Amino acid sequence: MRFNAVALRSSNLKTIPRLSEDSKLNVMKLRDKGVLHDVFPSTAGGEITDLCNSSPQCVYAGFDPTAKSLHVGNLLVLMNLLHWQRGGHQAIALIGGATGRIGDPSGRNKEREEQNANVVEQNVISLSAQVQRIFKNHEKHLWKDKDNLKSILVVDNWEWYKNMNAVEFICGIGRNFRMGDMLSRVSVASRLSSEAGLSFTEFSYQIFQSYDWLHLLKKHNCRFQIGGSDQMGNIMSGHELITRVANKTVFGLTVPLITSESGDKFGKSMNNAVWLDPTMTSPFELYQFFIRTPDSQVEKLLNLLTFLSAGAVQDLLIKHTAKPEKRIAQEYLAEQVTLLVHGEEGLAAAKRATAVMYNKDLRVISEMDLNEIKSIFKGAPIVEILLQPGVTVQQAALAAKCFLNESDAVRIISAGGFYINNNRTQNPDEVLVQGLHMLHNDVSLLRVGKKNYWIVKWLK
Ligand SMILES: Nc1ncnc2c1ncn2[C@@H]1O[C@H](COP(=O)(O)OP(=O)(O)OP(=O)(O)O)[C@@H](O)[C@H]1O
Ligand SMILES: N[C@@H](Cc1ccc(O)cc1)C(=O)O
Repeated sequence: MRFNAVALRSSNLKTIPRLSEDSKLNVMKLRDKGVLHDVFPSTAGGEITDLCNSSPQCVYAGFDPTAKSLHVGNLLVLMNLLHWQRGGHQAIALIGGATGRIGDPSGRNKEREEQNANVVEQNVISLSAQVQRIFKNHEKHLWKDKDNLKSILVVDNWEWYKNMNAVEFICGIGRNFRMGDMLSRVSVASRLSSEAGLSFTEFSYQIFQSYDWLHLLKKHNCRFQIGGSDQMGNIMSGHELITRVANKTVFGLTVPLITSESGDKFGKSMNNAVWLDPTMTSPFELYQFFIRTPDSQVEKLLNLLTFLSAGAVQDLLIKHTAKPEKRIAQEYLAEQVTLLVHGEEGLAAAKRATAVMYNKDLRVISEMDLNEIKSIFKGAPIVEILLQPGVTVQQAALAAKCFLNESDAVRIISAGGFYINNNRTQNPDEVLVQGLHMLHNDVSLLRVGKKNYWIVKWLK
């Protein structure tokens, strides 16, 4: 899988004025890195700068628990919250225990399936823990400054809807929304003109996201909301509600959407997510995903998903371009993202797995337990074989069912298509040796051709 980030539109750049280096939140740095896509209201750049320079601000971003994990697309929004946190501001991650059940129509061409309340509840728990873990990893491994960071606040909007009276909500909040404005949102208009249409439930979504902002404004003086660029319609609705009822100016910021090569938004709806949960996308797979970034994309992703300044990205690219085959830039990107998402242990596991897959490093495999080997070679059959003295290469391969019959085994092994622990083994009658063919953990990794693996656990 590969992905592209939609480029920062130059027209938006003008609206965000440059900040002095000593500003609390150096928006200039974010702008130079292409991390900001849009600002609402579009002329508010100066005011945002002044507010950020004058005192710590509060910012929030929401994530709907429609899966048990966040994904790489969401990471861009989390990175933005982290930038604010680094600037001394209070960041809030809102997990939409209520909105996740309603379903945001933004960026969707059909109605979402109704979510089971228990599943949503479980997802809220796992997303909250995931966000906390990422912020912890950041503070532990990527924040070298002596200043303390304000802890991330994780809230669930089910908290303020669970006891809400429907009539009071419609009378008190619904009244402030004009049908014309609601119908004009891209997420609504595009669905209304489609065959799939739009239910009242999804149509009402923008009211809930707007009320969330109002709630957080009242409770935490939260004047900023950030989200992917598909969230601009919902953010504008919230802005309108607050302008009507709260006599406070608030601001929306969006980040570019990360898209696949075919231009689809990377996320749950498109079934192309790269997950942040290690049981869904292992640290090794996440690491490899970024190692495979094409050269044409790597600058953009270094800017979006690492904390390197725009200048430092350029320096790294100069080194990279001198020896592109070494993939220095991709390696840095993969390391930083894996460290942020999975911590030091996850990064170490990803590097160990990379060594197993791509080097003949027997030491690495022999230090792994069976579970780690299984997670690297997902889908490879695991075969338990009773160890007989004098067992040969051919006997082991047949016992593991690497070949259909003896003649296939002899032919393919002799032709050089069979490997034990990543070493080509061409003599079918060679007797297996402990420590070489059978590793210290009593495991052997058998391979036929380039990609077909069998994991053998020897029983003694
Ligand atoms: N590919 C992406 N690039 C940048 N931001 C993204 C991407 N995918 C999601 N986001 C942002 O992450 C935030 C949370 O999104 P959400 O939890 O609804 O995930 P999602 O993948 O967009 O879900 P779905 O595909 O079900 O709509 C939103 O601000 C959204 O715009
Ligand atoms: N609507 C956002 C998630 C969200 C939920 C509630 C909010 O208050 C804000 C944002 C999305 O689907 O991506």
